[in-house]
Amino acid sequence: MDRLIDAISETHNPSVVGIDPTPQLIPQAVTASMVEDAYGSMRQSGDYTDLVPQAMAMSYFLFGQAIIDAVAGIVPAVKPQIAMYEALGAIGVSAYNQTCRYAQEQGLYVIGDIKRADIGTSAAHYAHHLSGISATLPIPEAPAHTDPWHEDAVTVNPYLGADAVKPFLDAAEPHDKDVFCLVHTSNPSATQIQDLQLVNGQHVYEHVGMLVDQQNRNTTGLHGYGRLGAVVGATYPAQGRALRARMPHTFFLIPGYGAQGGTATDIAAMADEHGSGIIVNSSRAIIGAWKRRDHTTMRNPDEALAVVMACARDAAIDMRDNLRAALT
Ligand SMILES: O=c1ccn([C@@H]2O[C@H](COP(=O)(O)O)[C@@H](O)[C@H]2O)c(=O)[nH]1
Repeated sequence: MDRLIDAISETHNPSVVGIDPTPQLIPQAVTASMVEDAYGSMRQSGDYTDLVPQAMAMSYFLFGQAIIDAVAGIVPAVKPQIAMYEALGAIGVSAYNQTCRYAQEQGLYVIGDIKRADIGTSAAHYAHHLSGISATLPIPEAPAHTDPWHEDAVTVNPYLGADAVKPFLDAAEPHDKDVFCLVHTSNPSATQIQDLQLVNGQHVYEHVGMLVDQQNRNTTGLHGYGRLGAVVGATYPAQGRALRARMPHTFFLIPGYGAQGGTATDIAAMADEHGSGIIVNSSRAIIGAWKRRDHTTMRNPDEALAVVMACARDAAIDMRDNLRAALT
């Protein structure tokens, strides 16, 4: 986590902007212009099968690029949500890759919210998100190693157990990347399974947290945290506080701030004694901030994206200032 923690120190900002584009969050002027472009490029062939995914994928990319330009220099990281892009098929995944790549080029740490894991052999292939792909070909121009994903970290689901997460850690280590494991999620039904009490009195989420922290104990970086982070929802402050006490070697990624109701006060108890050890995500409250303004100045795509950017920037600054105030 050292690279992420250094980036947080440089920006004095423990927050990450989530890039979760949906048709409702993209200004109409942007989508309409992308539909026109896609329609124009397909007119020759007369095959419009991919018109909607192509127009949406282009809109998502342009929108993500605008958000990244707006918040680069204010936040240390972004967290693109692959679900929105995968919904569009192959062209959507390509827009996801391009968005991650653009964010890295702007100096941002990229957390790919992919929530993967599977039995060993399948997990090993999902882990290429972190390791990239290597092939030695008898073609001198072909690079021996390529990273098609452009992510610095990914999220994983621990339900299958340690062997499903290990391939991600094995891939992360040599490439200096990180993994964030779901420990207590932010959604309303999170308690249904995660808060079940085990025979030893511990809750399921505490047991998962303990396994994650054990993994980190002997592999901490310069700032005292290991490569395996924990996802802990802002909407469950009591559980978050309990986890911080039991997980001194684990860095927390905290979603649920803003649109889901989590506040800076809820989060403060999840930080370590120096007010660090956490990064807080907000997606819709930042990328959709433009929807709270009047839209009379959004007559074309450029004007619309300028408003999106100004509003996202203001919202990111407000979030940074609220977190700073709560953590000092
Ligand atoms: O427990 C979890 C794990 C992941 N998420 C993801 O974070 C963002 C939150 O979006 P908001 O618009 O800020 O609510 C989204 O991508 C979720 O899939 C989470 O919310 N909770």
